[in-house]
Amino acid sequence: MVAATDTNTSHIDHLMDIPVIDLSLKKSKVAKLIVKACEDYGFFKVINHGVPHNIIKKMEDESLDFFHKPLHDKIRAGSANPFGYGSKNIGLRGDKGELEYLILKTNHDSIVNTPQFRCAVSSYVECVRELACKILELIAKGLGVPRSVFSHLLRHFDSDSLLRLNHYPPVLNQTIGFGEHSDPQILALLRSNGVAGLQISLGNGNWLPVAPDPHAFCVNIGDVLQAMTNGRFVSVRHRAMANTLPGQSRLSLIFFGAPPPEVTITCPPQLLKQHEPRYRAFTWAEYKSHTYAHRLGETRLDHFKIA
Ligand SMILES: C=C1C[C@]23C[C@@]1(O)CC[C@H]2[C@@]12CC[C@H](O)[C@@](C)(C(=O)O1)[C@H]2[C@@H]3C(=O)O
Ligand SMILES: O=C(O)CCC(=O)C(=O)O
Ligand SMILES: [Fe+2]
Repeated sequence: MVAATDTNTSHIDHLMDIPVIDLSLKKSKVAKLIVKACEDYGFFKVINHGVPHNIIKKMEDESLDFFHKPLHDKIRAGSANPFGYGSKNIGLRGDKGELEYLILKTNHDSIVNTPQFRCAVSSYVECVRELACKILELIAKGLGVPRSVFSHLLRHFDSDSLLRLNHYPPVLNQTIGFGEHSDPQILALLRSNGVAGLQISLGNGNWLPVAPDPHAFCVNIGDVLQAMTNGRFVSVRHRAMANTLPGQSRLSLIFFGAPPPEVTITCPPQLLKQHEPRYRAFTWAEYKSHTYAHRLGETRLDHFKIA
């Protein structure tokens, strides 16, 4: 397992890339493959995911148009605390990166200013939310828990899911573009253009580069799903290297599936059986305020561990 603190990862050091799962295969087979990938890697790619190419293309084109605007237009989206435009500063605790980004709410009118961009965002969000729910329902099937135990949190009208657009313009020196961290939410679905950058921590100081694949979504487990599976799945630390390809930008679009603020996060009883719970119950609002009070690289879930 690729745990944040797990050093026994030698069995995947030789791995060339994360598992690729074909969602068009038989449901029961896919459910097993996804659960295995979540247990062993915490990261996997999905292909034949059903998100229409034109919706992805429109979203990508509108995102690049946004980032290519003059700064005075981009800052009209507001500064990223937590929704809006940011450049080189990540969060509010002094973290720096070699990127600019836009963080958007998904269940309210987004702050983007043109009708075309707004339309691209809402179609894209609708499709990736549905894909995230489908994956969560396959996970539930593979784990033998009620089908909507995870997905209902994303379908809820008050779900706190986010869409993040990261733009990495070319820089001269090889450096870190977005520092090491785990994602706090339930599940993240990342799609990037053909430029490399994403890397997964193997927990022993080594990093596994994820090959960019514009036809796939890269899926990773967030801290909340680690807590809801009582640590059976691990929210793996990852980072993005800065982009050094001259004349090319790296664009990543990430949907973070999150619960509504007031929902209490606990592990379904079927997953506890004879095991003691490893995390105390918490609301997403509580977890989120703990997250935003800390720096990017901190291991936030440890604070909720039962001693
Ligand atoms: C430094 C920070 C940025 C972040 C909020 C935080 O205080 C710690 C977690 C960071 C993170 C990582 C995953 C997502 O990109 C993100 C939107 C999130 O939910 O948690 C970012 C936050 C951010 O950039 O605002
Ligand atoms: O841009 C990327 O490839 C990864 C960024 C990331 O992990 C994040 O925004 O949480
Ligand atoms: Fe991330």
